[in-house]
Amino acid sequence: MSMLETRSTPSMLYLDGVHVSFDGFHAINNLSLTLATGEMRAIIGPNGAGKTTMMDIITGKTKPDQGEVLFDGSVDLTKLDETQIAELGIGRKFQKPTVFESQTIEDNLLLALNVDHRVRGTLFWRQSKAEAATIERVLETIRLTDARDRLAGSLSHGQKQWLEIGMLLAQDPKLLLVDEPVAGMTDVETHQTAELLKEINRDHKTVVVVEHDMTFVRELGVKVTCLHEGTVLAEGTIDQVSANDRVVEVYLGR
Ligand SMILES: Nc1ncnc2c1ncn2[C@@H]1O[C@H](COP(=O)(O)OP(=O)(O)OP(=O)(O)O)[C@@H](O)[C@H]1O
Repeated sequence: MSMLETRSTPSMLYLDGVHVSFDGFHAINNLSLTLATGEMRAIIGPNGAGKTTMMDIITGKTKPDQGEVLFDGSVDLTKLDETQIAELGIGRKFQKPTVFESQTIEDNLLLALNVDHRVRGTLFWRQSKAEAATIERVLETIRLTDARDRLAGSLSHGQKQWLEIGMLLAQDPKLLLVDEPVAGMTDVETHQTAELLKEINRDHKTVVVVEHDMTFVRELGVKVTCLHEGTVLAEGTIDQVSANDRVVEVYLGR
């Protein structure tokens, strides 16, 4: 593609022919994947399939050797660093929750909104109406309104995961990448997390969820992509993907 041409697609995320090797090992091998704006997609696949590396490529942590990675129609993510990509509106939640345990839930959300800690609590600081409204909305979404004054360290594992999702929501991202959100959760928390993500998706966010828990993936009720050896092995509904002989062989039948 010449410098003068600009690619434009109607999708929120567009990966085409992406390759990444680590010392000659092809972790991502001709990966192509498209997510429509407002879509939620579940990504499954065996250990080492390239799921984390794919997220690293989208967030700019890893640069592909080859291929196109476009965001929001036309932004070439391969040309940007991690901070620039985050500022574009791509939020990532890692598997382990990293909330500020000695701060309250509300303060964790304020920190995510980038309200300066030194100014907050002084006479000069007044929470703006917009900030207050965002905090209320996020607290409600993550089901922690009644717990707003509790220290984050006192929350259950599941609630900490929701708080961290809330911290991303406070920044109003366009695309949310969520890595194994229900690992270590109780069945009830797992169910509530599916509901939570569906609600976030209904609120016009595009969401990518990497998860091994098939009950949870089924509950999300969205299109599923199975990765294997750095490429797409199968794509479709959970029933279609689960009935795929290759998916059973390399992943589900283990
Ligand atoms: N920085 C790196 N250096 C060398 N090899 C790497 C690096 N990062 C990932 N790999 C390798 O690339 C392959 C894909 O790894 P990746 O972590 O993306 O898989 P995954 O699908 O996320 O697996 P899991 O479900 O276990 O998290 C693996 O074989 C891994 O060992």
